[in-house]
Amino acid sequence: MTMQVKEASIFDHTGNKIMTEDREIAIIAKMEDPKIAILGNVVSEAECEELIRLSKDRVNRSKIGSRHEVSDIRTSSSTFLPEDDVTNRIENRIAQIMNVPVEHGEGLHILNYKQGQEYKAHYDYFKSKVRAANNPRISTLVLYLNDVEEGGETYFPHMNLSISPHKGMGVYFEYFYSDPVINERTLHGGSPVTAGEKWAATMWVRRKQYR
Ligand SMILES: O=C(O)CCC(=O)C(=O)O
Ligand SMILES: [Fe+2]
Repeated sequence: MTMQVKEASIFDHTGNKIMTEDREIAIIAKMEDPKIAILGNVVSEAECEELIRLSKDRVNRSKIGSRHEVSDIRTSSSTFLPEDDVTNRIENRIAQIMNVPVEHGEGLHILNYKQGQEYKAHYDYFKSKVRAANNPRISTLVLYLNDVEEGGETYFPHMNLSISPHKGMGVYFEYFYSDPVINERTLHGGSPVTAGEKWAATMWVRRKQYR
């Protein structure tokens, strides 16, 4: 089936899989304008467990915005992971999935939501004209590192879309369209975890080299 597309997107994969150097990723579902793709088999169970293990002692209460304030908008804990064999391997794979050089990525950002914690609806792109003009964010990949007992869906209120977290799966979306209306449709959040906890990893990608 060919889809009607208003603007070309960064994620240009066709068919039902993405062959990266070390892993075959499943394209489970996708939509256009904005491109949102649900991906399976992005990371192995062992990789999920390793990322959680590496993060356990590092996570701190998440901050938001350029002033890095603690806020009710994001009640989870989080950390950026340093470079090592596992994170390098996963970041290289993610770069092939997102179709942008690995140096454009901000690095793996690990999120931990305990019961009742959430990330209210937000945009990943910068509102500040200065930051956006310098080197804007263009796309996001959220990976789920565990199976959440209940809640913790990633939701897109303008699209009436909600994705349940499943270990090893991910959701990709982008917001570098010339039509701002399409970008605004990427408003999204992580709904409250109602039972158990949620571990996720986010990769935010920039227009230009970042690292
Ligand atoms: O936890 C989620 O499902 C969403 C995370 C998110 O929106 C982000 O890290 O920017
Ligand atoms: Fe986000």
